[in-house]
Amino acid sequence: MTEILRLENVSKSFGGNHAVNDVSFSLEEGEIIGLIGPNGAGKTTLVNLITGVHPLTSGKVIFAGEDVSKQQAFQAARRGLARTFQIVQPFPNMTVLENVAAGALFGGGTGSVQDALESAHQELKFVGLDAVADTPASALALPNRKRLELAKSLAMRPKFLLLDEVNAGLNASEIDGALDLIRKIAARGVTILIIEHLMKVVLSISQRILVLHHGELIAQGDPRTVIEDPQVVEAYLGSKFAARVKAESHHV
Ligand SMILES: Nc1ncnc2c1ncn2[C@@H]1O[C@H](COP(=O)(O)OP(=O)(O)OP(=O)(O)O)[C@@H](O)[C@H]1O
Repeated sequence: MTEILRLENVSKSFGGNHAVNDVSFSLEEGEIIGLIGPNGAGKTTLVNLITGVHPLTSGKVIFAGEDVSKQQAFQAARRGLARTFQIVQPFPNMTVLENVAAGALFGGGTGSVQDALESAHQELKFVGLDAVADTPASALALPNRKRLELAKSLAMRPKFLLLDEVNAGLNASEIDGALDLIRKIAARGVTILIIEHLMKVVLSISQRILVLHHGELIAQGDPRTVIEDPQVVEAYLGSKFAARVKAESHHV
């Protein structure tokens, strides 16, 4: 296995608030990792640090062997670090195809507009949206807007994809469809870090889970071990919930 991302003692303070505090971990190529923690634990801040949205207060981010601690967001995208946002915001007046092509151009993975359109076509097929390629993005319902968001990220040819609550607002069968798609993306060799509040979903998709609490990484490891960790139960799950999830997870 090849290491793709390493965080070394990463911290971020906003004034006196330690949003992320001395976090270190390492991720392997092609892994699916769940990032969980209570509201305000620092999950989104951590993603913002990895993708160059916020400067680090201290520590190091190493991506594909390169120190990227001082990168800006556009440089992260060009290096193959892509992300989706909690709130999906396509360009409403552009077609579905044009939205994805814009992603390809932003990511810098393609040279010409023609190449970007070609790559957009491929990704729309991959996510199952080729039939609506010429539809204005504003006409899509939420599940398809989320697929569009994934196609846009994929058109940037990411090595690493950060998914921020891609399942929020979806029903059970739509979530199943989204998870199948996420597994297909990982099978392409893309490493995926997924922020997700639904425990059943995290447990069914993640090979490994990282748990943040008050900005600190309090546990990491395989899902079954992590949900039984007393610190995680105390901080996040509550003992009744942990027992229920444990019972249910044998059927996932
Ligand atoms: N731009 C900012 N300026 C000041 N404080 C911030 C900023 N962004 C985040 N914080 C603070 O950092 C802490 C961590 O917030 P963050 O949004 O990263 O948590 P989270 O785990 O993603 O929460 P949620 O699950 O609610 O999205 C919170 O105390 C938050 O108020």
